[in-house]
Amino acid sequence: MSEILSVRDLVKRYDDGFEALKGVTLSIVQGEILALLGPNGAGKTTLISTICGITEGTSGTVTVGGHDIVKGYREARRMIGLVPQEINLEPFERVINTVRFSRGLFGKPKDDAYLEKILRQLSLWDKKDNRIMELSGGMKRRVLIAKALSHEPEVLFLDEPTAGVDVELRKDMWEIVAGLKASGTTIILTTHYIEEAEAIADRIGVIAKGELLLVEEKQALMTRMGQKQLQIDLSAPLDGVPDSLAKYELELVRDGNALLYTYDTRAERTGITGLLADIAKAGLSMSDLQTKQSSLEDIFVGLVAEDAA
Ligand SMILES: Nc1ncnc2c1ncn2[C@@H]1O[C@H](COP(=O)(O)OP(=O)(O)OP(=O)(O)O)[C@@H](O)[C@H]1O
Repeated sequence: MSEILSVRDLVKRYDDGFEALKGVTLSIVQGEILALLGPNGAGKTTLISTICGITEGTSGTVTVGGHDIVKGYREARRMIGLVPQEINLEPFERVINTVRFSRGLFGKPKDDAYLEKILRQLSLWDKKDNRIMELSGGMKRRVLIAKALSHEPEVLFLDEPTAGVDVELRKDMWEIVAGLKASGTTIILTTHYIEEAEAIADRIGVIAKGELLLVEEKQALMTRMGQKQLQIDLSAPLDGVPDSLAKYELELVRDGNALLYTYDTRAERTGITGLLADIAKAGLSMSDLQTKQSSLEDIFVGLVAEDAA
């Protein structure tokens, strides 16, 4: 798969001196869906706005389809569709004119057959002659997507596409995104909803305080979720893990009062039986045992908390 978007060491410092992006590097391949997860103020919108040329980066480079977003702005921007967080539509305009106008802004020749295709894909075709003000909130969000797709972009950015929408509409949006991916569009979306990233993304990026903490295949994260931890509470605290238990890669927690063992639930052997036998052999006495499974949410919260420390 070829790279379609490249972000290198991107720094964004606002006029008041605040550094919203602290050297972000990211590579996106054609046809993938990347979800950017992050708490409020993490820098997600700043990243998208800088890539789309709405705000200017302070340093670093961004290329879209090989075009530098500064030196080759028009070519790069033409390849991008942006669905903003806020609904910014003309209330008296009709749906079809809204998307026609948007296409025209990019200097694309009139192509009503293409516009019909996207309006049908977004279940908006029967509303094409309605005024924006006559549409529901969910339909307006779809018009924003239609607008962003009107000039046939190859990369679509969705900034919190489902913020504040109900569960049903959220699922609809997920289907729309899956449909766009199937038609070959590369999609980058920001979200606060971990289940959203889990449902639709190929890769997940976690951003906090202007830094990209991780970008990983969702499947790999799922594998991490497959990990469980066994906490072995001890009757007496230890200063260190005994050498005889080194192979289990245990972590000493609770001020030396417990050992933490991480294992893969899908592995043929978890190693628990051997571990418990070896703990007894080492002369340690256990007071309790508990297991816990790490979820994507745990991983996310843990990463963000680590970064804040
Ligand atoms: N024009 C601006 N001038 C100064 N600081 C700004 C400006 N725009 C954004 N910021 C700051 O940059 C940081 C990142 O903001 P950004 O909107 O990119 O975050 P976000 O991850 O999209 O957050 P949210 O999830 O709340 O939308 C915030 O601390 C914000 O206050």
